Amino acid sequence: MRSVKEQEEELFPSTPGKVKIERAHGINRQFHRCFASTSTMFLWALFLITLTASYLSFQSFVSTSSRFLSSSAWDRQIRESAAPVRSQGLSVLVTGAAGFVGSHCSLALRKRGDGVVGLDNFNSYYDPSLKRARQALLSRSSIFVVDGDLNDRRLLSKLFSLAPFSHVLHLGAQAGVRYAVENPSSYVHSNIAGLVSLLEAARSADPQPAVIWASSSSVYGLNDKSPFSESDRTDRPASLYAATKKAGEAITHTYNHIYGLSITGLRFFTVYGPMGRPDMAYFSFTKAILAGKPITIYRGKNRADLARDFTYIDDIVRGCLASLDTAGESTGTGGKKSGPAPYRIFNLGNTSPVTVPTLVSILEKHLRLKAKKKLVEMPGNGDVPFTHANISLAMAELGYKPTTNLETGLKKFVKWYLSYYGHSRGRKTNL
Ligand SMILES: O=C(O)[C@H]1O[C@H](OP(=O)(O)OP(=O)(O)OC[C@H]2O[C@@H](n3ccc(=O)[nH]c3=O)[C@H](O)[C@@H]2O)[C@H](O)[C@@H](O)[C@@H]1O
Repeated sequence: MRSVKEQEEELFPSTPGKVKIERAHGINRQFHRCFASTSTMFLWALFLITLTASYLSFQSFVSTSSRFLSSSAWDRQIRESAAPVRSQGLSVLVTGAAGFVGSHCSLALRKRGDGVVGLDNFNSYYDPSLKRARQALLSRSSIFVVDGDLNDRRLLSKLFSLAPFSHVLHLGAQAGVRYAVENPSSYVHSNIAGLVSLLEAARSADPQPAVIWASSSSVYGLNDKSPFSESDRTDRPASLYAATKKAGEAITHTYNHIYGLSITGLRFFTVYGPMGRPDMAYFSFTKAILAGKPITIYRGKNRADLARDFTYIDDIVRGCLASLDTAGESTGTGGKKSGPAPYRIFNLGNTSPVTVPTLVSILEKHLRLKAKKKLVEMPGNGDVPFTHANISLAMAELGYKPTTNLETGLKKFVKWYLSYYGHSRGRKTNL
């Protein structure tokens, strides 16, 4: 038999960076000791039941996880948010919806009339207030974001039982290449265990949704053939992050093979833009330049500049939506596939790598400030010297065509950054 602790773990799966909520039954026990007489006990029990019931119904309006699975108000929010408002519209479960790419894709889907339900664990890998701001933006477009973890299987099956999602856009993950040396288990938790948990829910759902998910350009690892094509080697990852994404490609293949899930893996190339991720170089450099603090620029062997195929968020959103629109159907029911389902992998990049020093000089120009640069040798913690996408496959099959270069994209980012954080161009901050 499972212990109480184990049962609780199932209900409250661990979420890196998240504080667990104090268990209510501990409080019950204290009350029990204090009020021993039967009639007082009865009255207290009644009081506690009423208190718990009002607490649960209040919480269901605020946020949720498995704790609130029985609330009808919560059920209604999921159903309404999942319902498309255009004919033939999609109904999409977006994981990582309060994240950078997730929030932009959710808004774009909603704008064209698709149903969207978000899922996000709001972990503290980077400032959760930015995630809450994105959630507020989604909420203004009537998109409900469930506050819960991918590893919460009860929650996932509840979501699929409430809404017949036609698609899952799985963007929830532990991101960041270099952070993997600091916190390896968070990558296993989200990118491996969380992915399997999601695929289990998807393959059991009726109807089975098509799954589109975020892989990464980092799977090319030590590949030095340029530009990177989908058929190139991906068996030499340079970071645990890359290894978990590569594992994800293998895991999704298994679910495609056994259960007939329609799978599309998207290898994103260093996505940037407004409302982006504060852990990424373009974002943290902007913050440091404004504060007059030094930035560290990594260099490769023989002092070679590092380069990335930086890709603007709007191009990525178009690639994601095109992937949803062209994904063939899953073929399984009741845990069995009735025929082969599509398994696709696409590079979504910009096709024009830019060096990190050039990125910095573009930022300096838009911020009208000079950066204090420290040039150091690339630490051996997961970086690769360059990335460069061959996007012919995505062009042919998705009609994908990136239109924003780094100069234009960073201009838009800087404009957003200054207005969001209330700074002025050309003036240093006190941060
Ligand atoms: O394309 C991808 O697959 C990956 O892109 C980014 O990873 P990365 O390209 O390393 O992006 P940044 O962390 O923004 O770094 C960009 C470049 O700046 C360099 N850098 C970073 C930080 C720093 O302090 N100094 C510095 O020179 C890095 O070495 C790298 O060459 C994302 O962080 C990953 O989540 C994503 O999967």
